[in-house]
Amino acid sequence: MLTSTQQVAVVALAGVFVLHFVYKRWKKIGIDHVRGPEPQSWLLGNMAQYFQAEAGVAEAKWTADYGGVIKLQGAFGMPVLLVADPKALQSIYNSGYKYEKHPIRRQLTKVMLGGGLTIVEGDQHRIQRRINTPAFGFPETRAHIPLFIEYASKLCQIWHSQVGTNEDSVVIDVNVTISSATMDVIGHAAFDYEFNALNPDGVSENPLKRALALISTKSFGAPSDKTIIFQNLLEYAPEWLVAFYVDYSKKYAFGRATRDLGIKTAKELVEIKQEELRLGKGKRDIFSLLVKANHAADAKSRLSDKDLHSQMVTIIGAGHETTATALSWSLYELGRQPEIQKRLRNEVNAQLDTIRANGQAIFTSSDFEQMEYLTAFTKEIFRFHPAVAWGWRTSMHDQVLPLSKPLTTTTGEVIDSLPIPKGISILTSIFGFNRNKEVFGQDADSFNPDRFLHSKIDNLGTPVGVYGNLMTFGGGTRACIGWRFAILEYQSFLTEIIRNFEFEWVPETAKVRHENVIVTVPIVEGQMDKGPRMPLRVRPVVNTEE
Ligand code: HEM
Repeated sequence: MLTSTQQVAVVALAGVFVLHFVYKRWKKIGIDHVRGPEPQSWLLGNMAQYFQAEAGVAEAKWTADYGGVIKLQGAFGMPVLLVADPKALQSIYNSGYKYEKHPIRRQLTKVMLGGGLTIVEGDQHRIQRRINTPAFGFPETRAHIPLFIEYASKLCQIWHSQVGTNEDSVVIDVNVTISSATMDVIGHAAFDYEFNALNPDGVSENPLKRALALISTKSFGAPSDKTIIFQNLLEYAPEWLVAFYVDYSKKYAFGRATRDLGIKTAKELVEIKQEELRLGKGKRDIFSLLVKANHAADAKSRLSDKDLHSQMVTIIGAGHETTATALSWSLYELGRQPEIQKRLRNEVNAQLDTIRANGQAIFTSSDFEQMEYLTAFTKEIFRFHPAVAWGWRTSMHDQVLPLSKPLTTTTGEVIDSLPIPKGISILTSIFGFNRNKEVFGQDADSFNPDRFLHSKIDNLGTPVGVYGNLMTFGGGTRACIGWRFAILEYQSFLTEIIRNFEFEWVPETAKVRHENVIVTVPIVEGQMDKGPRMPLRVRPVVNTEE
């Protein structure tokens, strides 16, 4: 039985659906001549094939069959464009606000984060971005390296104690400890505050950490056919109705509770920080820098307290699970390919010997840059295992998409640009771009860091992203503001971990999937309820000199 809220939503949606259908017919706009896979049914279109599969699997087949721009069908025959073509992506991401985040994606993200930079559009985004930017520059981010290394070292101590003193190995869910450590890092880097998420047992007792660990799988994991149909129906609805749905639907109750806990935590931390700043104790943490930039902005551009709270929840939410996921996939790859593991460890140990001989205690950003194999491995991990697999945009005007490679239409015509109508739904395929054979080579479907050693991939083709010519951090006006933070934190953790431990697959490791939730997290097949996990055999490296 539908609740009264659902009944109101269904009646309103049905009305909007009819009006929308009539309007489309009248305007006669569409992308019917673009080729794409057969829909599973009129009700589901191709959406279950896309969202219920492991991330990247559907588009790997579709891009091979149809090229970089593919017509999919949403529920009820609605056209959806899947875009992996470099020039088309560049045009979408670099065109300011001509393509906005899709209203459904915006509202779903809001369930997790409340508001903040990832949600806003146009002038509001421009203002928020300007105020956030000084906290994420290179010098500011580089200054966090000692903090990253401190927490990487705490994480290693926990694993050492789990393994014991007998140089034995144990099977550890490495993801759970790593994501607690990156949560603690973000507490310090953002607020100079200790979340105490890292726990000697590996499992965090911090309530916000526990909730955040499950939010993606509980709220967005493996959508049922019913959820897909209902969400697609919302495509026909005005955004206020979408907001109403995510604000009241039982499906997102856990997400809303987590967001509320995040906002409560952010409010408390913001109050503490503001008091410290009044007393002149401001530091170099992200919040202090943000408040400084906010004060310097003219009165009408300043962020309200509410905006500041949402922004800090955004930074906590966007800034820790993503990096933890990249680290977990790294240990997965190292466990799968022992020769890569050895090569990376040798380079890290050699660099450590060099810096110690020079009287330096810990790595700096230029030490990371000097390690060629570490740099190549980092790029390959971010290429092959992007923590976000797709974006969702909508065109705000009729547009023309330029194409890197001509496209053959259903009528046999070959086109090198594609006119698209206002209001079309676009899935931007980060996964599809990162596996593009023309950019990354014919072996783009395999994991091979060497590709970044021997060629100039970073400068090849149409540049889209901000790092290594990858789409992993998005691009253009809305590229990830924390990408430098993510890379330096990632390399600080990886170098500390690899010189302390060896990794090996266990049978469960082979069952880990890229789960297609709002971020792409590692899930052991059939164990969605346990949240992101990465089981690996962990053994201390023998003869690590201290
Ligand atoms: C592996 C690490 C990370 C990955 C793969 C990643 C990926 C992304 C992507 C793809 C976007 C663009 C989304 C879109 O265009 O729809 C984005 C935006 C964003 N990211 Fe990250 N991110 C990572 C780490 C971080 C960190 C460490 C922070 C902060 C400390 C952060 C904060 C943000 C924010 C605030 C935005 C919104 C930017 C805007 O709309 O202007 N991210 N991220």
